[in-house]
Amino acid sequence: MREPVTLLTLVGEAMGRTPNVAGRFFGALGQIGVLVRASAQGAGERSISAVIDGEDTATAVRTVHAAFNLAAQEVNLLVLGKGTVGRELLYQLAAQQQALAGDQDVLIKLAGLADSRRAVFDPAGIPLARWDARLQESHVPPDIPALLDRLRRLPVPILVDCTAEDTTAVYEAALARGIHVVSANKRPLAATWPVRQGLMDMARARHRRWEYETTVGASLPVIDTLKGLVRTGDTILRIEGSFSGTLGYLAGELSRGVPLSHAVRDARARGYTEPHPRDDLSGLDVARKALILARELGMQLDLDAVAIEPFAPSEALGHDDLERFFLALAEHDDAVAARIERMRQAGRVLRYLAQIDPSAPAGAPAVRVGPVEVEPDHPAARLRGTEAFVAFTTDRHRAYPLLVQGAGAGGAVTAAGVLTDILKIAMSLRGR
Ligand SMILES: NC(=O)C1=CN([C@@H]2O[C@H](COP(=O)(O)OP(=O)(O)OC[C@H]3O[C@@H](n4cnc5c(N)ncnc54)[C@H](OP(=O)(O)O)[C@@H]3O)[C@@H](O)[C@H]2O)C=CC1
Ligand SMILES: N[C@@H](CC=O)C(=O)O
Repeated sequence: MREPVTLLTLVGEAMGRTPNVAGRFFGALGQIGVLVRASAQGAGERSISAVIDGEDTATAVRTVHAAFNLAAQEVNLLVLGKGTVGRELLYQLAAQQQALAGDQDVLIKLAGLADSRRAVFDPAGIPLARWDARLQESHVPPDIPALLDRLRRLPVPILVDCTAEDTTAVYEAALARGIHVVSANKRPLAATWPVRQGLMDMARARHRRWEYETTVGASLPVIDTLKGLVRTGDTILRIEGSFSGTLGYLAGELSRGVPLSHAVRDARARGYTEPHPRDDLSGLDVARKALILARELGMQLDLDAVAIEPFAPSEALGHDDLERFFLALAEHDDAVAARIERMRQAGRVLRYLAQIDPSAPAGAPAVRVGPVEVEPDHPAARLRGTEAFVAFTTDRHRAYPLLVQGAGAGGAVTAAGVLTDILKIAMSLRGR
């Protein structure tokens, strides 16, 4: 036994006549990894006691309070990334924290925050009005395993990935520690099938949640809708759509006569593009989204099985350095403008579409993404600005496809989707 220890006692009337009180008590402690060194039940069936390590006292008390709805459900976040999406999430959390605690009984705390260079962690919660200053003051490099070790000791720990990095190893480490995951980042979901499936299996085996609604269509309910169709036994015949807010925006700007390189700079400044816009213009970002949806159907594909035609000429997309990238892109402004004009004269508009066809014949790609000249009566023709749309043609929605449509990119909508995913987890665990 490690000293000092604490005797944690749950006291209640009619305990002996209420089912599963002990299960909830010990289950809540077990979920956050608190070791019960000894336990006893009071003779009058009015109390249950557990001996726990002294260092676990505060967390254990808060967790048991939440499990019996004696306090708001506390949720602790480690947020990776404070760019367009991460920053906006922190603003929305600051604005909503009190209302969520008061109206929904969910107290969301920012336990940790990291960017590519530094990290800050405070188990009592980083004040949301001061996250920027606290991170600026920190000289601690982002040692993710160490941060996860601290996070897992707190009630309802959630890793929130607002980076665009390959974070598969981070997810593995988080899930192994019993931490839930919320992703805006598509890369772990677009990793090879065995890697992605390994993470899914890990989450399932450990009863942890992995939510990733914003990876396709920002806060649009695309993935929840698809999961609902699949789980209720519908057969998906085809998924088609315009999945990229950036490419939708660019198509609109081009048709207004804005040169490609200017429109891309503008889309980046507005927070629509990936950190490097090449990932949008090459079609890679849309291919990842299409792959994420196809895999929800059980299609065991990898990214290299997606047929990708780029939005902009591939030879313009080579530079890592952003200024050189924009200069190279500008060399194609006139040719792209001429193509758009030809389309306009033919009464068509440019859209970047994705198609998923689960029953594609052998040898034909089941998933393809690329630019399409659409007729004015095509559902994509009426999209405006960053609007995205996804059409599900299914056995039950055969005559009229089920449509999801709205803003498909941008910090505010995406952060709201991330916060919704966090709340889904918090609500599903309340009282457990
Ligand atoms: N923008 C949008 O509309 C949408 C974006 N997404 C996805 O959200 C994710 C974030 O996008 P966005 O906010 O636009 O990107 P940004 O480039 O604006 O932000 C990325 C952030 O990640 C941080 N970062 C990089 N490496 C690490 C690391 N190893 N550990 C911790 N933090 C790290 C960066 O740190 P530093 O500040 O030090 O550079 C930066 O703060 C992407 O995966 C994107 O695909 C999803 C839906 C919509
Ligand atoms: N760059 C992406 C952002 C959302 O995933 C897009 O424009 O759709």
